Amino acid sequence: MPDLDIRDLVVRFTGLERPALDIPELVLPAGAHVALTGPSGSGKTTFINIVTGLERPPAGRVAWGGTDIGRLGEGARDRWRATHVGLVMQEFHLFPGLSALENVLLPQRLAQFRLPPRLRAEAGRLLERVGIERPGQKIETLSRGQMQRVAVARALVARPGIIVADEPTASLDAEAGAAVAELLSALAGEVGATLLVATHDACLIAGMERVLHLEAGRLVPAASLPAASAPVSAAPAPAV
Ligand SMILES: Nc1ncnc2c1ncn2[C@@H]1O[C@H](COP(=O)(O)OP(=O)(O)OP(=O)(O)O)[C@@H](O)[C@H]1O
Repeated sequence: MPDLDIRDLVVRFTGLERPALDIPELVLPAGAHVALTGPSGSGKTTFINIVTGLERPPAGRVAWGGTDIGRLGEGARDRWRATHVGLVMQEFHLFPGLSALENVLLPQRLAQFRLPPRLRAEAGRLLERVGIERPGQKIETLSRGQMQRVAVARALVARPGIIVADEPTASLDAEAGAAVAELLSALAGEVGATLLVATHDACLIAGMERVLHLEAGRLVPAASLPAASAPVSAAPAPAV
């Protein structure tokens, strides 16, 4: 599993006076479970887009396990992401008309000429694991909590070493949110994947080993975190 090494990352957008992200140095060890917190507009989505290779870092180095993803061309970055990253977004991006099982397998079907039988077996196992009892059920007939759990299964089916979730519990009630939070941690732990979750959800934050807190694009120590959650190593120590 790859670790994450960021140096001198600066992201600017036209019309924005200060950088949307300014991270001189950050190291996340492989297998870490990390919450990404911060107020609206602090740069969480930008951070996720950069570390997953959805956007190219304009300056600095963003390397997973020695692969500087900023140096990959767009096609290579897409292939890298398909192999290494499982994404769970707030909007589930599931396809109506297809079953839960078909939704879990769809990205793999699109990426591979012939679907290996082990992937179908793994999709079935994961759906069972996330508590979806009828894998053949049409996706649009599932509850929101069930849909989010299908999205979790889809993100994990290819066994990525990096799992990234953007507000995965935001549109769920407390019970469904807690179930998704537990599943993400447990499933990432089972395969030793690095888990990075952008969230405002205190329950989800409490379950993470570390917290990265962004304020106006910079990493700062979070003020009121549970004692077990220390900000992750970011050197030099950023000013509060
Ligand atoms: N494509 C863009 N062009 C211009 N400004 C942008 C662009 N994308 C993001 N920004 C700005 O960059 C800053 C960081 O945005 P970002 O979406 O990363 O914040 P966030 O922490 O994810 O916010 P939220 O919690 O509201 O989703 C904001 O000021 C935003 O307006």
